[in-house]
Formats: sequence, structure tokens, C-alpha cells
Amino acid sequence: MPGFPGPFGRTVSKQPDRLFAQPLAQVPDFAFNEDVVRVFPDMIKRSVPGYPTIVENIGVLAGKFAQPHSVLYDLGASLGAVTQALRRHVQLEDCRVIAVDNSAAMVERCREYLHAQDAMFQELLPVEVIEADILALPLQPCSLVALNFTLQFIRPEQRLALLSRIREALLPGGALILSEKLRFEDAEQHALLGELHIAFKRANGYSELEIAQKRSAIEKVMLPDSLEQHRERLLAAGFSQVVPWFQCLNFASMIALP
Ligand SMILES: C[S@@+](CC[C@H](N)C(=O)[O-])C[C@H]1O[C@@H](n2cnc3c(N)ncnc32)[C@H](O)[C@@H]1O
Ligand SMILES: O=C(O)C(=O)C[C@]1(C(=O)O)C=C[C@@H](O)C=C1
Repeated sequence: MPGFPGPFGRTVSKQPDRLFAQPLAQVPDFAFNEDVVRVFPDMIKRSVPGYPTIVENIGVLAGKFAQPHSVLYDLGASLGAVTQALRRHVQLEDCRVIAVDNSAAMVERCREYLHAQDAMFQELLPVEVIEADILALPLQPCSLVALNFTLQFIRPEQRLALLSRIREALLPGGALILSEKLRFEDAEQHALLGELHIAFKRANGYSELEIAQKRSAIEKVMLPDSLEQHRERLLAAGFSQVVPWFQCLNFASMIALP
């Protein structure tokens, strides 16, 4: 389905997310397949509190950390929302964006959206979209890395090695921007923010059935950590400082400095 020009010149699919609206005999594990790709812009906006603010401001933050003659990575790029924000905010000599995702369906549609952005604006940073597993991809020296709601889909035992490789690839003065759904170590706080997240989904038009079926689809494939776990792991990976810059309910984003 062709897209239409969205806010900030972004081209987005208009299809509403009704993937979990009908009762399913068995709810399959969530995967970034063709069906999800078709509704993804609607799904992520209605499911992640603060998502549009986070995406746009990653572009703003990149304005501080991005350096000429370097690469900016968007790892787990999906449809390239972060890549598009980077290209709206960063104009530097000999700088380029590399967007990576291991879902063929995402990569195909991401390339279409970025071509549409190229057709609408001049002098955007060059971009390359790679279909690859970020756990296996060698990283070039880079000044900015975005992991926007991607790390939570990586198996927990593989997270430290990935962050260590990112830390090694980052140039002095660069940064990793890490956005994640959070778990809370205090049980009451965890329950409260979980309930409020459900209220957010309800307010965005999801039914109780949709909320319940989506939850059982993602519970084995998306495993959130607490802010404390993120901080400790980032320090163990060699980052010197972790600065949370955004939180809305149980979703947060941090800047990790090399
Ligand atoms: C929640 S989405 C990310 C959203 C996106 N960053 C944005 O801001 O719109 C997670 C993405 O990570 C990708 N992904 C998960 N594991 C991956 C891996 N090992 N290598 C590359 N991409 C991966 C998925 O295919 C999916 O597109
Ligand atoms: O926590 C949830 O219920 C979500 O739907 C979150 C989340 C995410 O954080 O990536 C999960 C899968 C979809 O990609 C969109 C949103």
C-alpha cells in the first residue's frame, strides 16, 4: 500500500492496527512480519507512550553528538522513523546514516519510505539500509548509535556483547541513545505503571481483547530490563555515563556516553 506524507514530511502507512482484534485460537509469538509491517506506524504510536517525542528528539540530540566524516547507526530501524529524524536534524559534511534491520519486510518498506523522503527534501544525509542481524554486523567508527526499542527484543544474554561492540565503535564525543520499555524492581511501582500503560492503550482505542492477546504475543519475545539493569550493563560495556533524558510511564530513553 502506498504511503502518504505525514507530519514532518514523513511518509507513513495509514492502516490501523487490528491485528489482535479478533479472538485467536492460539496467539502466536510476536514477529516483525508482513502483517505487522503494514500497520506498524499506527501500532507503535498507539502502544508506546511518548514515541513521537522520542523519535523527533533523537534527531535533536544527534545534532549535539554527530560528527563530520562519520557514520550514524539506526539499529533495529524498522520503517526508519529514527533515520528520517536524523536526516531532518543533522547536516554535516561526509556523514551518512546506516539503518539496519533483520526483518526483510521492514527493510523493503523502510527503503520505500526513505526514497519518498529523498524525493521531498534536498541535501539529506546519504542513507544505506542493510538487512542484517545487528548481533553479527561489524560496526564502523560512528558518532551516534540509536537503539530505539530494539534491545528489548535481543536475548538478555546477548545484550552486553552488543553494547560492548557499540561502545568500541563509538568515537570520542559520540553517544548511544537507548530507548526501552522498563520493568520496575519495586513490585507496586511495576504494577502501577503497567496498569497506566494499559490505560494508555485503552485510551488509544485498543479493546481488552487486543491488549490481552498482544501481551501474550510479546511476553516471550520482548523482555524489558529495569533502569538500574540498563545503567549497570552500559557501565559494564565501557560507557562512562548514563543520562536518562525521557520517561513516559514505563517507557524511557537514555543517553550513554563513551
Ligand atoms: C520495536 S522495533 C524498533 C522501532 C524503530 N526503531 C522505530 O523507532 O520506529 C524493533 C525492530 O528491531 C528489529 N530487530 C530485532 N532483533 C534484531 C536483530 N538481531 N538484528 C536486526 N534487527 C533486529 C526488528 O525486526 C524490529 O524492526
Ligand atoms: O509493550 C507493549 O505492549 C508494546 O506494544 C510495546 C511494543 C514496543 O515497545 O516495541 C512492542 C511491540 C511493537 O513493536 C510495538 C510496541
